[in-house]
Amino acid sequence: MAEIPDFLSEEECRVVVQLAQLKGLTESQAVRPGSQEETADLLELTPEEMFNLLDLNQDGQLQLQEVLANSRTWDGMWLTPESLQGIYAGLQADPDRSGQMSLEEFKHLSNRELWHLPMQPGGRRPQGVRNSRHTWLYQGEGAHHVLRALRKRVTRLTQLPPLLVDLSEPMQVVRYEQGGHHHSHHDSGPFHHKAACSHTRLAARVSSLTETFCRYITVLFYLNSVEEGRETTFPVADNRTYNEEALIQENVDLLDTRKSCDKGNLKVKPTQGTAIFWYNHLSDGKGWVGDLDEYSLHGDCVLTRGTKWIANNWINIDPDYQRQARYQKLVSPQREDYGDSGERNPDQHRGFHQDL
Ligand SMILES: O=C(O)CCC(=O)C(=O)O
Ligand SMILES: [Fe+2]
Repeated sequence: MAEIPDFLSEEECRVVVQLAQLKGLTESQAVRPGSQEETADLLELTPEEMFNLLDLNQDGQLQLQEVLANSRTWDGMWLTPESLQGIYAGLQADPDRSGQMSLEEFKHLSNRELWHLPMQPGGRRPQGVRNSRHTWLYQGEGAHHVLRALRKRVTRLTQLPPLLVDLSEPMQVVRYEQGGHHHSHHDSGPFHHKAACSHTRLAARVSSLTETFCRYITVLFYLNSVEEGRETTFPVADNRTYNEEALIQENVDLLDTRKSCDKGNLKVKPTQGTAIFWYNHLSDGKGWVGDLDEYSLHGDCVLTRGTKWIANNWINIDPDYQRQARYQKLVSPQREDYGDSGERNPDQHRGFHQDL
């Protein structure tokens, strides 16, 4: 992670906030009831297989934290040990109240019940993964000069070909009100050959069951300064090893930024005009984008007072080089100043990845 003070002037921060307000912000929470169930149907897993996948420590029992760990990949829902216990009670999923489920107990739950866990009677409606409002600001030709200037600055900062930056998502501007938070997450999805990247899916004609944002780099701008707390937290930055199980333990849930922000390894205090940037992926060793970097896990601590404004610029790159190339060929304007960056051999991209 790199921190760049004064990446934006005070005036530019004000303009971005005003443009976002002019456009209007919408609730960021995206709970889509039913979406998990769809995934379950498509995956065609037997209860045994599913149990086995959830049983991270392979002790033949599902502890609360194992179910919690898995639920963190569900769209927009956020379970806590307390809400999960309430749900178990409603479903009579854990008759002996041991806090864990055996395979037998697990098999008694139907797929539907399982994927609708958070909506079960007894469970209070879970809080969201994030509690904020956001909007998107286009930065291409014809956009406000401040937005265009920022895109150019991001290109210089990341040292990527301009075309890659220009074809990425628009700027996302986010406002957190008092009580707002964003639990720890990865901005990019784990990439595996069956998943498609949202940005290349159509152009590259990928038919795939799962789709993920492929966000190679995050550049995050702090648009205002906030008093103590409300940092961006990187809970496992610089850990020697990444241990998924250790993230959620009985008493500490490192992913829960409402409860465990003080335990994060690295915290960045929002200062107006500062930008931070980091890679969400590792290099594949051949100069192209590789696997998700688990250490890029981050979140936003709960805001106890005031308002926090940030903006994200994500640089989208498909880890599948051919798909990215096909996408660029189809959508890029034929312009001299872009050169041939879409058709180069991946080997020529050696050096994309800087050491931060
Ligand atoms: O607000 C923050 O500090 C982090 C925001 C974030 O991670 C995101 O919007 O993806
Ligand atoms: Fe994020």
